[in-house]
Amino acid sequence: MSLTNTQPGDVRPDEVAAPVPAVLGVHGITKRYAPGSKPVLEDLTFEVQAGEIVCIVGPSGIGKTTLLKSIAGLHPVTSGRIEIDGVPISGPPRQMALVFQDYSRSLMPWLTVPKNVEMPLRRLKLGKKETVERRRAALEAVNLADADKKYPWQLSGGMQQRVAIARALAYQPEVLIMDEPFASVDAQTRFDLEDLTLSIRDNYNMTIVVVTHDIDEAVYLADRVIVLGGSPARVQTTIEVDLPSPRTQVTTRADQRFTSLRTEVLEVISRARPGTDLPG
Ligand SMILES: Nc1ncnc2c1ncn2[C@@H]1O[C@H](COP(=O)(O)OP(=O)(O)OP(=O)(O)O)[C@@H](O)[C@H]1O
Repeated sequence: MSLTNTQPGDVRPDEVAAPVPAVLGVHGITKRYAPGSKPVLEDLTFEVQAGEIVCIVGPSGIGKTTLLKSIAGLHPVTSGRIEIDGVPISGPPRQMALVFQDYSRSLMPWLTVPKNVEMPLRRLKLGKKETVERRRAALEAVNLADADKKYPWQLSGGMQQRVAIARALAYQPEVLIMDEPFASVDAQTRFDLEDLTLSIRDNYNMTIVVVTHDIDEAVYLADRVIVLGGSPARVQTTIEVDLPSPRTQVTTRADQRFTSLRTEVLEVISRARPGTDLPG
């Protein structure tokens, strides 16, 4: 005999689906570089859902790179935890790939473009056929299918950064982390690479976290902009970017809402310098 008075169609408690964890969860992290020193980050919390692009902005020196390095497992946090798919990380997570600003230092000059793209695949111990296929598809995705005999130093800066992006793509990460990825290229190339980033998210449903100093870039790329502020740094504000998709450099940047969002982000950043915690 049932003790509960359930009706047909009722959902029993044991049938309620468990909530799906965020792809990336940053839970109350604090980071000190030396024991007893003032923390750079304190009690910092946010989540990123599958297929989201989140841009992280904040005043210079606030701790953006420190946060990305923590997420990438490149250094341990002092307290709190970082999770991928609900599982705490304890080093560089397998599901993650990184793209840094300085492509000239991240690409190996003595390796051809295809060999550079293949490099991180060694960690996955794939067969030759899959390695070649992933490399081919990644180079095609960044429009460098015909660069297969070239070395990085024979390419322009924008092309080299596309090789770095192809290398990350070939790895097929769940989460792509980008630290000031387009800061060293000219304005037109920057626009092209921003559009490439949007197409990667759309085509691969990849979760992407970008640190940028460029407020317009943050608004153009992001579903959400997270503004860090204060000292130690915390999340000051999260701004939802409700611009329509697909976005294009001409129409999106001309949209009145784009202008208001960039003004909103700028205002928060100018109030978020170290030592100026915002109320609420
Ligand atoms: N390895 C380290 N050891 C000690 N302190 C560090 C280290 N790396 C960064 N810091 C300090 O942490 C603080 C935040 O630096 P971080 O590079 O994360 O800021 P940022 O927001 O990325 O800066 P920027 O916008 O100028 O690139 C700075 O005060 C910096 O001096």
